[in-house]
Amino acid sequence: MGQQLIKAILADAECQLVAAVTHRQSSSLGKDVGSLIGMADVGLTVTHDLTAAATAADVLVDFSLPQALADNLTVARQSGTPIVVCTTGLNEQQNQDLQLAAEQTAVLYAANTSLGVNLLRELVRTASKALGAKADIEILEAHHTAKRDAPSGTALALGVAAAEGRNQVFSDVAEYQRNYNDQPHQPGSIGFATLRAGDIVGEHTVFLVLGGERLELTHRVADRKTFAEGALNAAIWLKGQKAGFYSMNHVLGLDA
Ligand SMILES: NC(=O)C1=CN([C@@H]2O[C@H](COP(=O)(O)OP(=O)(O)OC[C@H]3O[C@@H](n4cnc5c(N)ncnc54)[C@H](OP(=O)(O)O)[C@@H]3O)[C@@H](O)[C@H]2O)C=CC1
Ligand SMILES: O=C(O)C1=N[C@H](C(=O)O)C[C@H](O)C1
Repeated sequence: MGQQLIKAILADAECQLVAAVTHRQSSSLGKDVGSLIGMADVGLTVTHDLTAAATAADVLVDFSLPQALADNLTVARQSGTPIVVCTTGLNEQQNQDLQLAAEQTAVLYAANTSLGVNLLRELVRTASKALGAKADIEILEAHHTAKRDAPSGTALALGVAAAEGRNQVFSDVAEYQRNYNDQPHQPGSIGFATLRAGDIVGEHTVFLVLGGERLELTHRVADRKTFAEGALNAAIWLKGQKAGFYSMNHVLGLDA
């Protein structure tokens, strides 16, 4: 995604790429960012100096690993630079860290920056509310084999929307394992299933199943540039915002 984001920024007349940051052991360190995306040199090399990047930038965008989040947020807080966090697979502590950082700077968290998924979340909330306890809800997600976290951050966000729709506490009803052999389906649970295969970019289906009929709400992404362009829109929106916690709903003008 770092490469996709570089491409999106270089192609956007409104934005300027002022730094590209990675970890200290990265093979990309010292390389010109142009070379990372198969272009001519653009005169900007990859660094691990996050503080310098935060000082130079109006907005930081994080597509990395959960273990990088704490440092990224610390630097964003210290510099007051707004940060768009797109990394998934966050644990409870890391989710709390986002909220804490939002007390000092503008933090936008998006498990999925595409327009469609953020609309889908609203549709799922509406459908879940309308169908209530009558529907069994299951969420299926499919991604490429390099993905490290499961279920995807998007699947979890869709699960939260489904739970909210029928006034449930998500953690009480989420079911991640379906490998038991002596247990009936728990009514009201929200189940997750994961596929990892080839180069699937990102697909999510929410099944709302009633006796005799079912509703399937599906979103598919065909190109990862969709995520990069969404993240860039979020960064443009977040620039200059006051400290606080934001989501793609703010960017897209959906119900926040
Ligand atoms: N919100 C959204 O719309 C989307 C979110 N994602 C999420 O974004 C994250 C990244 O995805 P993806 O690019 O596919 O994953 P990759 O595993 O391909 O890339 C992770 C990158 O993070 C870099 N990295 C590792 N440690 C650090 C660090 N401390 N500081 C900065 N960079 C670091 C690595 O750099 P190096 O290559 O130099 O080793 C690597 O390139 C995942 O959590 C994924 O789920 C993905 C797509 C869309
Ligand atoms: O790792 C990915 O590729 C993606 N991750 C995000 C997630 O976990 O939901 C978003 C998108 O589906 C692609």
